[in-house]
Amino acid sequence: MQVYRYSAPEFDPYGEPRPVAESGAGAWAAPVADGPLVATVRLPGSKSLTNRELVLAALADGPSRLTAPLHSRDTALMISALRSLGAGIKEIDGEGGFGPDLLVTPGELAGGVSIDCGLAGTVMRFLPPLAALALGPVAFDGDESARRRPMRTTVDALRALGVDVNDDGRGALPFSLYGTGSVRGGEISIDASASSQFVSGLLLVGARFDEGLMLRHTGEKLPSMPHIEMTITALAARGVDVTSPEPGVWVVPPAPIRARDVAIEPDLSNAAPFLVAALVAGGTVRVPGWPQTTTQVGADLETLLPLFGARVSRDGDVLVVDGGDGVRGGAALPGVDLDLSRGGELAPAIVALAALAGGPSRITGIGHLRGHETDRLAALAAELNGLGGAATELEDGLELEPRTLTGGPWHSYEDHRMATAGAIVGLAVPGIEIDDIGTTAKTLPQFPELWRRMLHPDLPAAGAAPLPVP
Ligand SMILES: O=C(O)C1=C[C@@H](OP(=O)(O)O)[C@@H](O)[C@H](O)C1
Ligand SMILES: C=C(OP(=O)(O)O)C(=O)O
Repeated sequence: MQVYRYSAPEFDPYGEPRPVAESGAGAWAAPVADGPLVATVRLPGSKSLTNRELVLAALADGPSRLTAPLHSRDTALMISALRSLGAGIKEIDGEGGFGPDLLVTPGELAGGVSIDCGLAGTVMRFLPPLAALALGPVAFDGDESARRRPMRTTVDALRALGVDVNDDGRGALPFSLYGTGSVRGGEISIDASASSQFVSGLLLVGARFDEGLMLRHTGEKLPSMPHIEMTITALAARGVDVTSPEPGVWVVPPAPIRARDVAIEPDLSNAAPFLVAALVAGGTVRVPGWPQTTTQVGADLETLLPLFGARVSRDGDVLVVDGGDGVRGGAALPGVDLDLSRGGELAPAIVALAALAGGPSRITGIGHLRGHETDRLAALAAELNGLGGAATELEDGLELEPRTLTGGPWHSYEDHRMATAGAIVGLAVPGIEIDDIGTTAKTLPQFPELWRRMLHPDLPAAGAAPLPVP
């Protein structure tokens, strides 16, 4: 077991956005929509729900079955990390065509392991507090781009909880901690303005601290509130009642986390590019399995897409988005003025759509996207402007002026949602070449095939996408 000691280069927490590869050989030619869509797109499970339930199941008081979980790079990384820490995770028969169910059997947590976080925010922010409950050292690292994602809040929180953390002071991966098998817990303050995942990671594990946890957020803003609600709801379903005596303060009582079988909802944020496609290509896109009620922020698409002129309805458990003529059919979509702080992960798809609208748009509340898989504000502006667009970065968002875009390379920056944003633009703009469509495997390995089938429902399926290997 190697405990990291290193000297780090000069650190810029967000760094320059870095395209992965030059377009050309190996690039994916984004298909253009050649008519209005009549598509039904069934989507695999939610990343956020799957990775929360994996963590909670590994900490629970008995085995839990996860039905219809997501199988993607982010969940594969979570599974191998939890296994290495001592949880038993078995694949068992599943229905639905997106891979097996998972049977999670908690085990004694033991250190002496290195955890690969890949580029998964949920792995790098949820597992360090859990690893502090293990006995022995646990090292964390990830992709090169992961080393640019903000982690200082996790490191500081662990130290405030009395955990011994060894890092190089950059507030980023890699770092290691030394678990003593228990954490006393109690009251701590953190600044979670860079990511809600700092809050979720501590809440998920707090019930297993000896004294529970009282967590206070001290920063001025807190993005992605629905994801924190998702954490609290998942805990409540397992018998842990988190209270919030005032905004930005949460109290987690020390309590057993109950074993529970849980069905994972489809990923509603991954529905975004497909639903947006109805407004670009025109026609109708239907997503079955849309939950009646949910904590997923993707549910906001029901109110966001009508701002661009879509008609959204429900047909039983199917969400139906009718995009009318769409951009390809000559519709001039209205621009929007939106605060997307609740749902930053929807922003790349919404920005791609706004870039095709007939009026100017302003999308704000998303400064924290600079610490996502890449600096998404810089990356979106660079890629759109490279095609002749007029996108201007704001401190916490983007401004877009309507322009006619022309085809060309689109870089994905190792970011699944940058890749899918490029596919959206490519529906209306011939000649978009995406350098690394494979990066969609982070949360949706089936993306290229589902996109193709959305456009050509009559063509035979190309075969199941292979399950990801981290
Ligand atoms: O807890 C979660 O599952 C997530 C929280 C959000 O993170 P941020 O608050 O960092 O945006 C979201 O963007 C991310 O995709 C998933
Ligand atoms: C920000 C995202 O991912 P992560 O969970 O890695 O933070 C995302 O999926 O948009």
